[in-house]
Parts: sequence; C-alpha cells; structure tokens
Amino acid sequence: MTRKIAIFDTTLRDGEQSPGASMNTEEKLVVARELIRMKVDVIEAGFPISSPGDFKSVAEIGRLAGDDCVVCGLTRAVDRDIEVAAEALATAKRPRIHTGLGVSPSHLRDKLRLTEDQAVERAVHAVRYAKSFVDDVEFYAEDAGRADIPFLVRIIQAAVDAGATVVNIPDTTGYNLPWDFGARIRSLVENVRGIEDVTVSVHTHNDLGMATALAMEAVRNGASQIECTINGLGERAGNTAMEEVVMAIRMHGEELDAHTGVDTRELTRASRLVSSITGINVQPNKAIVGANAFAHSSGIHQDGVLKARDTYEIIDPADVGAGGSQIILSARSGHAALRHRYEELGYAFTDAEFEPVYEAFLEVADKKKEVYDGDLESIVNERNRADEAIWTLDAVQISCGFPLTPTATLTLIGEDGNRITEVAYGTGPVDAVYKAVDKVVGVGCDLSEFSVKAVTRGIDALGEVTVRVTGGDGEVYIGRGSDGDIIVSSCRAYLNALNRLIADKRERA
Ligand SMILES: CC(=O)SCCNC(=O)CCNC(=O)[C@H](O)C(C)(C)COP(=O)(O)OP(=O)(O)OC[C@H]1O[C@@H](n2cnc3c(N)ncnc32)[C@H](O)[C@@H]1OP(=O)(O)O
Ligand SMILES: CC(C)C(=O)C(=O)O
Repeated sequence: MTRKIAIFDTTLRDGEQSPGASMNTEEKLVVARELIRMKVDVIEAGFPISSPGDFKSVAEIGRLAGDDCVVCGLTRAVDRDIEVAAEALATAKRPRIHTGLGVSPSHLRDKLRLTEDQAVERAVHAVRYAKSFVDDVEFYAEDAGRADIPFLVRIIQAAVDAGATVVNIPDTTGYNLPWDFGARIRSLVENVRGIEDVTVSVHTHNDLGMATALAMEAVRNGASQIECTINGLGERAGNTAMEEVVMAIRMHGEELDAHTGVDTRELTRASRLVSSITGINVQPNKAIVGANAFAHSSGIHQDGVLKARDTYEIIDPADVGAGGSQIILSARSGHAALRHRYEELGYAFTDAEFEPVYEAFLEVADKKKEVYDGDLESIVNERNRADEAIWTLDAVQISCGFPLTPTATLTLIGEDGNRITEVAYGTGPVDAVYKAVDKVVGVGCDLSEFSVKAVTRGIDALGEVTVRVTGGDGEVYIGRGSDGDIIVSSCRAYLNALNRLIADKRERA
C-alpha cells in the first residue's frame, strides 16, 4: 500500500486571496459542501480574525463538516488571532489552528523586524498557545523556500518540540526549483528529531509556473500533506492546483509511493463551481479542468484518438468527471474526424460522395474557427441543392454603402456550362443581386418572404437565408442558401427557389 497524502484545500482561504475572488459565507458553504463530497482531508475555511464575515464562515463550515474532515483557521503568531480562531472553530468536531510566521531573512528583517532567536521564541509561544485551545496545531514557516536551511531546521525543530502536529513548509513566493525545494524537505526529514510523528505539509505557489512540480518533488522527499486550491486560485500567480496534484499522484502513485483519498470524478464539477462563484474563468488550456483539456482539433490527433483514445490522452476524461473526449472540427481536421462526426449525426457517404463534402467543409472551415454540427448539416444541404441546380452561382460582387447606389455584378452558370454575367442596381445589396439574377434567369416571380438566421453561434457563424417566391401561376416555392457571407446566402436561396420553380414548370409542361 502506498503512503496516503493528505489533501489540504485552501480555496476558501488562500484561493480567496486572489484579487476578485472573495466569497461570502453562503458561497463558501456551497464550495465547502463540494470539498466534503470530494473527500478532501482538510478545509482551510478562512482567517477568523480578519473580518466578522470570515469568522462566521469558519464557524459555519466547522458546523457543516462534522466528522467528515478537519476544519482549519489561519492565524498569525499573535495571541488575539489564536483566541479568535479557537472561538470560530468551537463548532468544529475536528478543529485545527494553523499558526506561524515568516522565516526567511527578508521576512524576519523587513517585515517582522525580529531576530532569529525572537522568531523561534514567538513560534514556540504561538504553537503552545494554540495547543491550549485545540490538539491539532499546524505551524507554518512562511517563505521557507527562501529561508536559510539551518535556521529552517531550527525553527521547525522548535515547533515540533512545542507540540505542532503538522509542520507546513511553504514556498510562499514560488521561488524554488523543484529539486531545490525537494532538498529542503529532505533536510528537514533527515534533521528534525521526531518529524516522523508529525505531518509534513507543503504549500507552494505558482510564480514560476512550477507549483505542482514543487509539490511532487516534496512528496518524493517525504512530504505527506499538500496544500492546494481548486483551479490553482491564490495570491498572485496562485497556489498549487488541487486537480493537478491529485491527478499527478494518481498517474504516478507507484513511483511516488503515494495516493490520495480524493474522489477525482468530482474535479470538473468543483472547478466549474468555484469558477462560477468567484467569476474567475478557467483558462481553456488549463490542465485537467480546462475546456480544452480533452479536446482534439488537429487531424492527426483526431485520427489517433478515434482509433485508440490513449494515443493522445493520458487521463480518461470520465475519471475527472469531464464526460468524454471532444473532437473539435476545424480547418486542421482530416477525413477521419469529419466522417466520424457525420456518422454520429446519422449521415453515411461513399468515398466518392464524401470527397466533395470534405472539400466544402474545408472551404467553410477556413473561414471559421470551429465548425459545428449545424454547419455540417448546412454543408450537406447546400451540396444537395447544388446537385439539383439548373442555375448555379459562379461569382457575385457588391458595391454598396453610403452614398453609393447598391450595385451587383453577378455571374451564373447554366445547365450547358455557359457563364452569363449581368449588372443591376437595387434599393439595397440583396435587391441588386436579385435583380441581376432576374436578368440572367428571366423567370417572372414575386418575392413574398425573406429571412436570415445564424446557423450556429459566433460572429463567424454561417448565415442561412430562406426565401419564398410565387410564380406566375400562384405556386409558392421555398429556397434556402447558406454561406459565411449573407449576400452569397441570399443569392443561393433565391436561385434555389427559382431552380425549383423552373424544374416544376418543366415537369408540368
Ligand atoms: C502568505 C499568506 O498568505 S499569509 C495570509 C494573508 N492573509 C491575510 O493577510 C488575511 C487578511 N488580513 C487581515 O485581515 C489583516 O491584515 C490582519 C487582520 C491579519 C491584520 O491587520 P492589521 O492589524 O491591521 O495589520 P496589517 O495588515 O496592517 O499588518 C500586518 C501586521 O502583522 C504582522 N505579521 C504578519 N505576519 C505575521 C505573523 N505570521 N505573525 C505575527 N505577525 C505577523 C506584520 O508584521 C504587521 O505588523 P506591524 O503592524 O507590527 O508591522
Ligand atoms: C500562511 C502560509 C501558509 C501561506 O499562505 C504561504 O506561505 O503562502
């Protein structure tokens, strides 16, 4: 059996320190319920002395959690902070006070203005004072990543001797390289007496984009608790993302001799919940929970994933509650992906039928970022209309705007393959195009309806135009056309209606 690594979630404390991420008590309770459901080991619920609202959140989450997990409140190494935290945690069945102070030369000299001896004295006092309220006391050595290692060993030894149950080694400024941070943890594991009886926690920040790597290297060197947040929220560039460390441990459990108790299938839901409550979007390419984490948009990858998912996916999306892999159709997609999607939509093509569809798809895809199902249907419908066509559009050009007179120059191809070009003026660009069509086709009819709608979402959506025309004998014909350019869609729709009218006339003649 591998070692259990405790997951200490600090979304509601350090995560909330992200600018713009503050949450009220109700919102924190919603997140806490999700954290309990996903079986984290510890919830850091807030910093009780910082405001009455945070005090209330810690108290309410303490009540909510019951036996399910430890609930923790943060303090400075200040008596009043510790007293207030103890008061807030009185509702909790498994309370933990998290106290400590900065230990790097910069924090000691410039922020706290303490000598090393004074800092050790203050740490010992804070741990002992916290122990007078609760059994479970975690000591943090803030900015341990930049501390002198002999002093770090000394102050952690003092905290352990004073009764700390957990010692937290933060790389507060995300300064370390993973192997240097690992060596720090190893120094403590090898040099602090009694450390084997306490939990060694790490709390890493992402200032160099290495928070997860730092945490993994710490686990490899003896850490047994990771402090992290959903979506990597937290001060500045954020904290270690829970979804990343939990999945990295799951993927490499044997090598790390580690496992966690987190239900990974909740990771996506938790990510979306925190994003919607805080209003902070998750970047699409974010590991594990980003919208693109299991999306494939290039032909070679799509072909591979359709043959065997693990050619390009190391995680089964279902394992993190993300549903399934996604194939995104774009101009980089190949035949395999397009054919697969059409089959899912119920279309079957022979190879000969499929080739022109693929070419029409590429034409649309080159104009759009992403091709949606509605576009695919439109492409097929447009092709079917083209197959039946008597007159087809070869080219259309419009000149319009204020104060120009809208003018259309249009070329149509007839059944015999001949091209005919006409120019016409109109009250608007569509009117000008329709007048030019009338000149070429020479069929009398009334346009009784014209409507346009976007086939899919986005500014680059295909526009589908529907028209109704009434022929001389009162018969009504509907025409449709779609394209990224609505003048072209309008022209195609009108031609489609006229083609039907002409075909009908011929049939009846
Ligand atoms: C790395 C981290 O994420 S630490 C957690 C950060 N979280 C927060 O700061 C929570 C929100 N903070 C607050 O609500 C307030 O800052 C409070 C209530 C904590 C303190 O408020 P104030 O008393 O007004 O102090 P202020 O914020 O101006 O300054 C912080 C003081 O705490 C001291 N201090 C900072 N950390 C510690 C510590 N761990 N132990 C003891 N003292 C500390 C500072 O040196 C400074 O003291 P000084 O005024 O004597 O120079
Ligand atoms: C208070 C400590 C644990 C912290 O948030 C940090 O060092 O980043």
